[in-house]
Amino acid sequence: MTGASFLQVQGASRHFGGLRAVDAVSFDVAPGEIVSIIGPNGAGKTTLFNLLTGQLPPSSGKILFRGQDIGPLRPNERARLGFGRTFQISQTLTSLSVLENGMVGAFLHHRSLPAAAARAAEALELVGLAKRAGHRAGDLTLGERRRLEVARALAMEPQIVLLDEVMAGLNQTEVQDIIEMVHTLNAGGVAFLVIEHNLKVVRAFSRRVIVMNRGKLLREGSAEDVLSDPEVIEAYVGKRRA
Ligand SMILES: Nc1ncnc2c1ncn2[C@@H]1O[C@H](COP(=O)(O)OP(=O)(O)OP(=O)(O)O)[C@@H](O)[C@H]1O
Repeated sequence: MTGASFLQVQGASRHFGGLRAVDAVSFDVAPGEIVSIIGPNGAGKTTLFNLLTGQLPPSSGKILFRGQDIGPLRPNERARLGFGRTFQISQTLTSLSVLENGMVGAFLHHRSLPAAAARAAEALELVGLAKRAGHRAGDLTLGERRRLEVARALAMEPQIVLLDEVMAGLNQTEVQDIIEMVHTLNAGGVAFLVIEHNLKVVRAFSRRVIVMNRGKLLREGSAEDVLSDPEVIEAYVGKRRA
């Protein structure tokens, strides 16, 4: 399989009334790649994720996964194909145990309780939360909760995981831990598409960066080139300072 035939976004657009939240965005992701998406608030990053995972239908454009047009597929069908994601606003089920939260993901492919529990336990092990399996999810620290969200996505046995600002509010040690965790998972073959505001994290994460601004793809290239581009600095850093 060529890189281009893993995930292909072709002219994807989503309009809300007159607002072009995502405006004719095209890019490819190769198998096993980590690609970061940056851009100022309101650039359209989360809306793009919603188009990829099927939470929102596109106004126009196509998304192909392994050559298949996934436009007609609902979110659970896309998850079955291999899309996992975390959300900007935590989706942790706080009254359930850590293991049970993982099982919510595992039920996608496993019907029986023991099989789902076993898959969830594996996912918790991968994110370093195995020791917390029996705890109430509501008792986890913010950093642990973020790991749990990744574990729930992993329990769905994804080929690509979409991380939406997974570092927000974490301290430096927790950020470092999650960077290491993502690299370990990536070495195991999982691709990542990452919305991230922290440019140090972007540099640590990925060779390739996509910059969005006002719904459009402003730049795409190596982290080194993109993050030193004056137009990107103006659009991204300038606005965030403002
Ligand atoms: N359901 C919706 N209805 C109307 N407008 C929406 C909806 N969802 C998003 N928008 C608008 O679309 C634009 C893009 O929003 P989006 O959340 O995708 O940006 P973002 O780049 O993820 O921003 P942030 O970094 O703040 O999360 C914004 O102007 C937002 O207000």
